[in-house]
Amino acid sequence: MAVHTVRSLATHLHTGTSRNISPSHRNPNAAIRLSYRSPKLRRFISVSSSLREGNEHGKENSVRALEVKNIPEESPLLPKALSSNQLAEPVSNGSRVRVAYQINLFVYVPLKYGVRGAYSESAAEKAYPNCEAVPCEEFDTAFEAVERWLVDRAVLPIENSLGGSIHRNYDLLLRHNLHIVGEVKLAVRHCLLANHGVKLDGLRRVLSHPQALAQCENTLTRLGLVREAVDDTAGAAKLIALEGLSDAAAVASAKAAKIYGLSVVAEDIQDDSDNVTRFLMLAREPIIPGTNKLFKTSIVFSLEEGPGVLFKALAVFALRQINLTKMESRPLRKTPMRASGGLKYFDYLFYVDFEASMADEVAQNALRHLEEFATFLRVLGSYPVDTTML
Ligand SMILES: O=C(O)C(=O)C[C@]1(C(=O)O)C=C[C@@H](O)C=C1
Repeated sequence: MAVHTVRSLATHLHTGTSRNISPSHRNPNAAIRLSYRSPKLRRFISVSSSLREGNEHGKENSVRALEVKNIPEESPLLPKALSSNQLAEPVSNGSRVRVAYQINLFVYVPLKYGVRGAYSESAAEKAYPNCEAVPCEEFDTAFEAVERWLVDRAVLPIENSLGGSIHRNYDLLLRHNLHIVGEVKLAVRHCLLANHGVKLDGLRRVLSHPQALAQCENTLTRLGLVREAVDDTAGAAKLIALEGLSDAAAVASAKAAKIYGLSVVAEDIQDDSDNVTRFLMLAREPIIPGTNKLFKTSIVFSLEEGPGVLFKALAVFALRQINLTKMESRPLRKTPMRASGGLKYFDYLFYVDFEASMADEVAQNALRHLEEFATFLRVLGSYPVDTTML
């Protein structure tokens, strides 16, 4: 299978070997679900100004009273999405880095429109300024797009300071063989977006990504709004505009308000002003870890069952004064339960981030020590810490 061809070529950092994948290994025929937009069909949907006025005066619900405008081929509003005829072309041709980010598309929104204005898109642009951000339908698709040489990098959310971990991406890090080559932190400032003329007290429902809804829990409860989970924040904004809803708002960015022609009815509605999402930058090849700046290393391991095993595992870092910045446990899916002494135990994978570069001897010693009793160990990447103050 094509996926395996690429996977088997990818190398693990901890083996110390790193090979380049030559263009001949690229898989041009890969069938991959990516948003496709035919240039001839490029259109942008926006709410017409007459519709806005209609709403302001409390007139009819304006469902579907939308204007479809043709916009120029090279409009900055539209990123060039991956198209089927590009599957055969090499993507790294010395031009801009192409970065995949995940955006789920509503099934009834034609794929050709794509969804812009999501936080993940901003993160991709922060990580790789000037990059061409390529929307992907699912997190898996973004991983596959990199593996199959359709894009150069993926930028995916891994944790949020209020909502916690994005578990799906932890699982995918293990299932795929990409390497973490960087991290980027994005200050997430949510707004409540509604169609023009809609007032706060006229709202009954709120639509957004579950993470975004969770980050605004207090405000939404205070406003007494019924939460409806959708696939992403920008998609929620687009739906509100497309359907001309007058009883619903979206939790999304100010950027999404501009793109979809919505008004901002409330700003900074997250439960804490310090709302930060951490994104990982993923690539086919690892970067060579350095010691010239602050580095972080991400690993995943599993252990035997028994008293104190996790304590022992974490001691390999504590003994060497290595600071841990994050820990996450996920079920070991292949063998989720293990029987021992008449009892059944859950099996886990432990994901740990620690502040040291794999180029540091102390980090190498810690992992050698951990390898002595871990049943499985993989280095997911050693990369520079994002030290930007948000
Ligand atoms: O829906 C979006 O805009 C996204 O980019 C997704 C996502 C997430 O998956 O956590 C990214 C950042 C925010 O924390 C909220 C949502």
